[in-house]
Amino acid sequence: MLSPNNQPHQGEPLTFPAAQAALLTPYLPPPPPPSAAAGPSRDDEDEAPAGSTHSPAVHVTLTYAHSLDASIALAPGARTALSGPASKAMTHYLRARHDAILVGAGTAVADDPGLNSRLLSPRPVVLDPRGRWAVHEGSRVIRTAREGMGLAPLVLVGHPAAVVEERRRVLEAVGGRYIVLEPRAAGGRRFDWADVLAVLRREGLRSVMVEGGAGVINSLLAPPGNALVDSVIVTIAPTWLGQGGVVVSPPRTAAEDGTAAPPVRLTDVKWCPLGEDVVLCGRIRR
Ligand SMILES: NC(=O)C1=CN([C@@H]2O[C@H](COP(=O)(O)OP(=O)(O)OC[C@H]3O[C@@H](n4cnc5c(N)ncnc54)[C@H](O)[C@@H]3O)[C@@H](O)[C@H]2O)C=CC1
Ligand SMILES: Nc1nc(O)c(N)c(N[C@@H]2O[C@H](COP(=O)(O)O)[C@@H](O)[C@H]2O)n1
Repeated sequence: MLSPNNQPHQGEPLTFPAAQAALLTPYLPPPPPPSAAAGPSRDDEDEAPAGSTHSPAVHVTLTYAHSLDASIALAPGARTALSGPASKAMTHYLRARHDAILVGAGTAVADDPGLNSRLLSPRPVVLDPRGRWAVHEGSRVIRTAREGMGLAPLVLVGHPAAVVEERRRVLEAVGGRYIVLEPRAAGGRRFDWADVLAVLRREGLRSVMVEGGAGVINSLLAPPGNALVDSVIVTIAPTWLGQGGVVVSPPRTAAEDGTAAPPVRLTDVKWCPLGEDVVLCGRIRR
């Protein structure tokens, strides 16, 4: 049984073989120093982790599971299990190897996820520019934090008016909070990814695992966000979810002169079978 950084296990034991973990290592941020067990400090030196290609120094891993037809869920709002037991264990291992885990409001609303790890839990971060996520006492991420099985979320909203007082109280009672960030992208509807990473860095978070859903993934894979991605780890499940699924397919973009930009492609690619799934690791070709 593997525990990153030899931290105590949370909840039921989890097995993820060291040999498989070693295959992922080149795509992951460096392990936190043992002193990071109590959570990342907010006044760390701003030094770039090895392999980081951007500043501020936040390692970005994009990771999710999809079907053979690139769907991450059967339908909008439908929680859909794609990962088998082995790749689910990998997800918990990956979560434990990052300071933060990021999802969009659509996932928070649809899945009511725990966003913790049975190993060492990351800080959940929810992108919710318009305040769609009605977080409450019974939300899983809140219960998980209250029970000491995970960390409380940071929720990034686009305007102070998106903060509902009762939700703020619920978040803050477990140590989470709202952070207002100006949505400077997509005509004021989305955050600029560099701004999101700057917020994380200010919070002392040096690595983030971006988990989904499709809105978040497609926005991050489009330029200029994709320049900030350090590595991509995708679980491919041996199933077709069929038409009407929630699909990962970033928008086609054009260069300034109107010509089509080249498709986003991975390089430094490794394929690893994991149970009945296959895990694809790579870096975005620059
Ligand atoms: N199979 C998998 O690995 C995963 C599957 N999912 C599935 O994905 C589905 C949810 O996907 P979506 O509906 O697309 O929701 P989503 O989780 O991508 O959230 C979309 C929302 O996130 C916010 N957002 C996204 N990018 C943003 C940006 N750059 N700046 C500011 N806000 C931004 C916006 O409010 C947007 O409406 C669910 O059914 C869930 O089960 C979610 C995560 C992983
Ligand atoms: N890796 C992976 N495989 C799947 O098959 C999935 N459906 C997901 N979904 C993501 O995990 C969240 C739910 O898990 P927790 O409750 O947080 O443990 C879900 O919200 C998606 O982000 N991931």
